[in-house]
Order: sequence, then C-alpha cells, then structure tokens
Amino acid sequence: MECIRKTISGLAIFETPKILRFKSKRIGITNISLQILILTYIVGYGIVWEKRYQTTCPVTSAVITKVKGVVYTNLTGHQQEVGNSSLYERIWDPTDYTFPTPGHENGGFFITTNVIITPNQTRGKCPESLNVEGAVCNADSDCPIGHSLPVGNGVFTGKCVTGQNEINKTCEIYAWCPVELDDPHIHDQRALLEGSENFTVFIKNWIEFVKFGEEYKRKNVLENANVTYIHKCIYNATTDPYCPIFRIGDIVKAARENFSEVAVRGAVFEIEIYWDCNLDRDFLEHCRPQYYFRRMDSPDSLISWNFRTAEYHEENRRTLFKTYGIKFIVKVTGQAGKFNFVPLLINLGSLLGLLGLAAMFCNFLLSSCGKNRHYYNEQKYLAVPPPDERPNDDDDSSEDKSPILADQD
Ligand SMILES: Nc1ncnc2c1ncn2[C@@H]1O[C@H](COP(=O)(O)OP(=O)(O)OP(=O)(O)O)[C@@H](O)[C@H]1O
Repeated sequence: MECIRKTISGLAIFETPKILRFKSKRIGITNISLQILILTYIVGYGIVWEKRYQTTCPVTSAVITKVKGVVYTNLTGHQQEVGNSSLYERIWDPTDYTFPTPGHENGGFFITTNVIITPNQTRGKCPESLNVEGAVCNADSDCPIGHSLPVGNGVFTGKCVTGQNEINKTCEIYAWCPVELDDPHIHDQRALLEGSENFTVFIKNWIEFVKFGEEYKRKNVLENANVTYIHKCIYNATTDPYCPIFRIGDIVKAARENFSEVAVRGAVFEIEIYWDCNLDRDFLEHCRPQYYFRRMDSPDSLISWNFRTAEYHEENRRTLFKTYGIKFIVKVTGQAGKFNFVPLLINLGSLLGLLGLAAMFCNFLLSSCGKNRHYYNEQKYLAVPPPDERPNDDDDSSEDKSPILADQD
C-alpha cells in the first residue's frame, strides 16, 4: 500500500535538470564554434552534400556485349617466321576470335589476340614433344606402356622413337598427332592479331531500381540515339561519354596499359559501369552511366591468359588452337536515392545528439584545465558523505526529501 501511495504522489511531481550558468568568454566562444562546426558538418556535408535525406536502392542490371571488327593476319614482319607461315595468313571475324565459354559470364567477353595453330591432327601414334619434361628417352624401357607425363600430350605406347628434331629420341605416345608445336612466333614481342585493338564492342546495359518501381528503368543507350549515331560513335570520356560502343585499344589505354604488350600474352580488364542516380531530379536527364576501366591481373612472365579449343572437321580430324587473349569483365555498380522523411529525421536526430559533444568538451575544459576549475567543480558537483558519516536523522522514513518548487497556480 505504501508503495502504491508513493507512486501516486510521485505522479504529481515534475522534475527538470538544473543548469549551471558559468560566465566565460573563451568557453562561450569555444562552445558556439564547436556547435557551428558540428551543424555545418551534419547539415552541409551529411544531409545536403551526401544526400542523407534520401532513401537509397542499389542498381539491378543485365548486360550483353557484341564485338565487331575484322582483321587479316600473316607472319610478315614477325622476327621468327615459322615453317608453315601460310597457316597464319587468314581473315578473322568476330565468330573466329570471340568465345562464349570463357567470356560471356557477367556480360564479359574474350578477344583473341595471339594464337598457335596446329592443323590436321588425327588420333594415332607419334613422338611426344621435346618440350615436355621427361619425354626424352634412350631405350624402350624409359617409356613404360600406359604411362603419361603430367604435362604430356598422350599415353606411352612403350616405344622410344626418333623425336621431332631427328637428334633426340622421345617416347612414342597415343595422342592427337602431330602434337602441338611450340611455334616460335609466340615468343615474338608482337601479337598475331595486333589489329584487334581496332575492334569495337557494343555494351548493352539495362538497369532498374527495384525499390522505386517500374518507372525507374533505363538503358545505357540514350533515348535520342539512332542507328546512324550507333554506327559512327565511339566512346570518348570527354567528347562522347554516353556512346555505348568502345574501341578495344581505347579501353586498354584508359586502363593505362600498352595494347601491343598485353596482346602478346593476354590480360584481364574490368569495365565498370557506374550509375549514381538522384531520383528527385529528372530521371532520364540526370541518371546516366559513367565508365571506368582497370586492369585486373598483373603482368607476369610465368603465367599467361590462354586456353585451347579445336575445330573438328570430321570424326578423326581437327585443328587445334592455343588462344591467347584479353578477357573483359563487365561490372555494373551504383545506386539511386529519393527523398524520404525517415532518413532525414534520423540524421536530424543524430545532429541533436552530436551537439551535446560541444557541451561535453567545454565541460571538460572547465572542470580539468581552467584556472577556476576548483570553483567550477564546487558549484557543479554536490559532494555527498558516505552513508555511515551522514548526520543522524531521527526520521528514518524513506520519504523523498528533495526540495519541490511549488507552481504559482
Ligand atoms: N561492336 C559494335 N560496333 C559498332 N556497331 C555495332 C556493334 N555491335 C552492334 N552494332 C550495331 O548496333 C546496332 C544494334 O545492334 P544489335 O545487335 O541490336 O542489332 P543487329 O541487327 O542484330 O546487329 P548486327 O546484325 O549488325 O550484328 C546494329 O546496327 C549493329 O550493327
């Protein structure tokens, strides 16, 4: 009953903190300056510049690419011409030099820049390549039947036969014969498809901001673009930043790399399409893509970007291609922001909280560093003696003894 009575009487009391007014020009100016600084930072930088009054949504996108360009190759002018150099005299169109398998994931694509061709391979028996570690032999006993070398081209037949250069003997293998030659042109500092720097790629990118609905959907091709424009435009960061057609050489150059060098052994580049959209302004006018290019791998003399494919002519005949090239990864990033009361109120709330920092700092200066700190501390803090030293109070009731100011009415 006592407890309930106290609670009820407590409801009739209003408590408010007492504020200490301390006259000091220095502290007053420090306090107001800090408050202005915090206010400018939160309102100017946080709310206005960083648009923290907006709710955001990350971009969702789809990308597909199409490469165009034709090049005619031969080994004329290469330092070391191979025996069968006519093999490399050929025309290359997109179907020959782009590959869906390693390149089309994430809208990426792959362009062949260098190649070793081994034509007319058939399944049969032939000497293992001299370049394969462990292939050289002196007698049949060096080539156990059924054995294969870790980086070899086939399975040992059990015979040691005259090798590719007629001087060294190598183990005979069941394989696609003749085995791939290490064509000397690949060691030139010139790529076979050097002309591929003039190829172009059309990057088609559709985006949307799911949270804000169907009306905020668009593509990286501007609304006023027509076929004539598409056929003649080439992306340029300053003169034509919204053209979706990119010259391969320009991409490599924008990533601060030399095309002739990377074309020899291959490389990986990233094309980033960045969308930063303010939906409080005109969507089509102010929501436009920005493109960034960078090299993802680092130049390496040991590892190169290559893979093998084959063209099968009939059941037992194929042409083998060891293909070096540049892989392009397309990455779409970005977000859209739109006005919303919730983030605005949250930021204003944190502003009020942070303003308290100014008072905390001034308090610290006054109580720890100022010359009147003792006087300040005396006024600010009420020293309470420990319970066993407090003056004897006959009235042991636990009634609240704090003074209560009565209102006029
Ligand atoms: N890499 C590119 N460089 C320049 N123009 C391109 C490129 N890729 C496509 N285009 C052109 O852009 C337009 C739209 O391309 P899209 O692939 O949608 O149409 P298409 O008729 O199938 O193209 P195409 O048959 O020429 O490959 C076409 O006129 C096409 O020729």
